[in-house]
This record gives sequence, C-alpha cells and structure tokens, in this order.
Amino acid sequence: KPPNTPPAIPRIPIWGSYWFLLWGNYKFPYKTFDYYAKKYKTKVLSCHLGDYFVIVAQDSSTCKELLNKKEFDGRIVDSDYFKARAFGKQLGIFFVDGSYWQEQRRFALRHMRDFGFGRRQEKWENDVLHEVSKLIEIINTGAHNDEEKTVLRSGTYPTALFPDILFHITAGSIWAIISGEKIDRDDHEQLRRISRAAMTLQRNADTLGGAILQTPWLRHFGNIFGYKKFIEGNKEITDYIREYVDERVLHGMAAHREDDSFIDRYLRKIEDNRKRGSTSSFSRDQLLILLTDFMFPSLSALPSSIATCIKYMMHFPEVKKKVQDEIDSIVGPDRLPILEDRKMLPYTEATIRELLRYETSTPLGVPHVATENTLFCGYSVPANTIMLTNLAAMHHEPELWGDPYRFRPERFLNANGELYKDPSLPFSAGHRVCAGETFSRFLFFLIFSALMQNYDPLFVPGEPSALDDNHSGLIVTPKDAWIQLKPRA
Ligand code: HEM
Repeated sequence: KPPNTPPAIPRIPIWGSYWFLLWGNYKFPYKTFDYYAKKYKTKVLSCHLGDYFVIVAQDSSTCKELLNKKEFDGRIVDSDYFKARAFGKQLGIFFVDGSYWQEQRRFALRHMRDFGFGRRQEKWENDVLHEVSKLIEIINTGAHNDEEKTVLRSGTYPTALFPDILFHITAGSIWAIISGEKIDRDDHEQLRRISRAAMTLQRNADTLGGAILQTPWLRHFGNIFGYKKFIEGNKEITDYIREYVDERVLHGMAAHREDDSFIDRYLRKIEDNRKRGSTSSFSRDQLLILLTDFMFPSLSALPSSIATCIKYMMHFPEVKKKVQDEIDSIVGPDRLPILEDRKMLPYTEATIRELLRYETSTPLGVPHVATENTLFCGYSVPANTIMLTNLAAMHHEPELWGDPYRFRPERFLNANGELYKDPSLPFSAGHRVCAGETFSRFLFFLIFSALMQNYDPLFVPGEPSALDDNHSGLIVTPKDAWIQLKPRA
C-alpha cells in the first residue's frame, strides 16, 4: 500500500481485497469493513478493489471530514461500467465531476426548484395528495383494471404488493417535475415498468459496485455478475426518457412553450448555446442521462425505503400505535396529512429518521474520489483514491447512538418530545449531498403518514417480511412482499 495510508485489509492479485470482503459477508460485503475496523482498532481503513486504492471512513467524525473536503468531491469517471450506461461517455450527475458536474448540478437544482423539486410548492403537493387519495380509494374499493390487480388483491382485507403499489406516486411525482406532465393512475403501466427496471438495475450489483467494477473484463460473461441486467435496467429508463425528449424536440415544443417543464428549459438552454456558438456541457445526451439519474432513485430507493418503513410498523406495533395516535390527534380522520403538519408530528418524523438510520439503504453512500494528493485524518491520500463513507457503520456507532441496534424513534426527540438536530446522514452531506433529499423526505412523509392514518399493516403468511428479508445491490432494498392493509375504524 502507498506510504502513510490507513491500516489495510489483506488482498490478492487482480481482485485486491474484494474476496476478503465477500468472505466476511458474501451478500452484504460492506459489513466486513466493521470486522476489520474492530480488528485494527481504527476509524479509517484502506483496501484495494481491483486496481483501485480505497480509503473507508468508518465513523461519524471521519465521514463528516471526508464529505466536507472539496478535494474529495470527485467521482469514478473513467469506468467502462458507468460509461456503458451513458452512451460510452461521462454524462449525468452521479458519475461526473469538476466544472462539468458543478454546472449540471447547479442548473438542474436551480430550474427543477421552479417545478416543485426540493421546496414546498402548493401545486406539487396538491398533485401528490391527489395521487395518495386515489391510492387509498383504490385500496378501499379494489383493483379496477388488470394492471392494478398485479399489485392489489381483495380478501378479508385488501392486500398490496410493496414496494410496487407505491411506484405510480413516486415515479409520477418526479416525472411531473421534469416533464410537466401528470400521468393518470389508469395509464400507469409504463411508470410501473420503468420502476421495475430501476429495481433491476439497483439489485444487479452490490454496495461495492460488484465484481464488474473491480474487474471490468467480467462483463463479457453475460449476466453472471449482474452486468447485463444492470445495463438493461438503465437502458429501459433512458429509452423511456429519450422517446419523450425526442418527441418534444420534433414538435418544437421547447421553442414555443415558455415555462412548462424542466425538459423545456434544458432544451432551450441547448438551443441558446448553439445559437451563440458556445461550447458547453449542455447536450441532448447529457440531458437524457441527467434525467435518468434523477429518475432511477425516485423509482427505486424512495419506494423501497417507504415499503421498509411499513414493514417495520408490523414488527414494532408500539411504534406504529404512537405514530397513529399522533396523526389522529393532530390531523384527525377527515383529511390527509399535509407538509404543514410535519412540524406538529415529531414522533412520525422521528420514526422516518429512525428507519433511514437503522436501515441505511445506501450503506457506503456513493463513492467519492480524491482529485489531488492530500491528507485525511493524518494519513496521506494519493490522487485518484476512492473515498468511501461507511454510513451504515456510523449509523450504528455505539458512542453516537448508545443502543444502535434498537429501533427507537425516541432517540431523535428531546425530553419535551421535540425533534432536535439530526446527527444521522442517510442522504450523505457536503457538496455531493443527495440532490433528492428534500424531495424524498417530503414524499416519504406524505405517503407514509397517509398509509398509517388509514391502515394497520398486517403480515401475510409466507411472504418475505422479516426485518432482514432484503436484497443486496447498489443499494439495499426490501424483498417484494404482499402486506395486508386493514382499514382503521
Ligand atoms: C430514500 C431515498 C434516498 C436515499 C437514502 C438517497 C441517498 C443518497 C446518497 C447517500 C447519495 C450519495 C451522496 C454522496 O455522494 O456523498 C445520493 C446521491 C444522489 N441522489 Fe439520492 N437518495 C435517495 C433518493 C433520491 C431521489 C428520490 C433522488 C432524485 C429525485 C436522488 C438523487 C440523487 C442524486 C442526483 C445524487 C448524486 C448527487 C451528486 O453526485 O452530486 N436521490 N443519494
């Protein structure tokens, strides 16, 4: 290993430490970092993954230091694995860096805001509430078309497939922001299809990127290591967006309509730049992958986390009861919870925070890269080192949480039952912080609180609903499971 770098996990030629991590925990290799951190009594580890030299921050203070250092704002940009999902180029937002990333991220967040992304906007919220009330109506009255029957059954109580029953709302809410178009629940087939594609993409690797990222030549072996499915899942989402964008360009909509959607604004920006003869990072291909990068977490990470939270309510009925009592007393039964209620529902909010802490769906965040030689926690970091934040480890750090392996929303409340500063980092932090954090927290609250207000979730015998019934993947997702929704009196 390079001089003055953190204690290293053993390694073998070509693969580096990957097999040692798999050996420690084949399904969730990220968990092996905890074993070595304990063994070496360190908060910072190093290892090799394929050719990459990697440093891992294992606790709250090292994760924060890493995330706040601009020298670590880089990404893995030269990997064929990531380029294969982007027409062989460095595009999008997740896997680009430098001024290109800054320009694209700034533009996207600045303009998506106007359409309700990452801030409270009445229209966006009303549209979400409309979809949530439609979901409740359909659950109560039964599936009224064949597509709906694939996710909703009738019986003693309505029984829904999670997370799929949520796909329409989570996919539709981001699609409305980027395209300006609302897709009715009855025309949801395509949104469901691309949501499933996003789940496929997420599940066909592991939290370390999988074997293909470490040793790219394995991609020639079909789907043995999930590569084919990863690429296909991504392509399905990009194709959906491409058809829409190309149609929009063909009909010249972007040129005519002033302020309809993020896509229109972006297309106008390309056009303006072209007229001015300026070279810039704005292009049609960049738009497609940028939108894919905003779509796929909305189609997968978000509905998965909400589904996991519903599952936890079955396992922790005393928490569920407190959430329901709080919603009953503040909101009552006659209207849905709205974002304005959020500050009056601290226990509900604490439950969401506890879920995101306890079940860290992105256990290692997204890999950062050192853009230059620098120092970290007294160690030397060579340029191009991959920098990982073990968010799952910091979310279970005994010094920070006391009893990290207990599911206990109260830990986020003070003696008066009020929320206090949240030390967890499920969406990471710093310049690279999840671009969809506020959007996710809003939707999570609106959907979860409405379901809790209206139903008691109950186990369906034989369904994979245990707490550890999870899939490994780029993120951790719950196994698809049918859950009964008993209407509350
Ligand atoms: C429960 C849901 C989600 C969780 C737990 C989550 C978590 C994360 C984490 C940990 C990162 C890595 C940040 C870093 O590099 O340090 C990230 C990045 C990102 N997330 Fe999320 N995310 C979620 C949902 C979403 C949604 C719904 C969207 C889009 C609407 C989104 C868009 C992004 C983007 C674009 C990035 C890359 C930011 C960049 O590289 O500049 N995420 N997310």
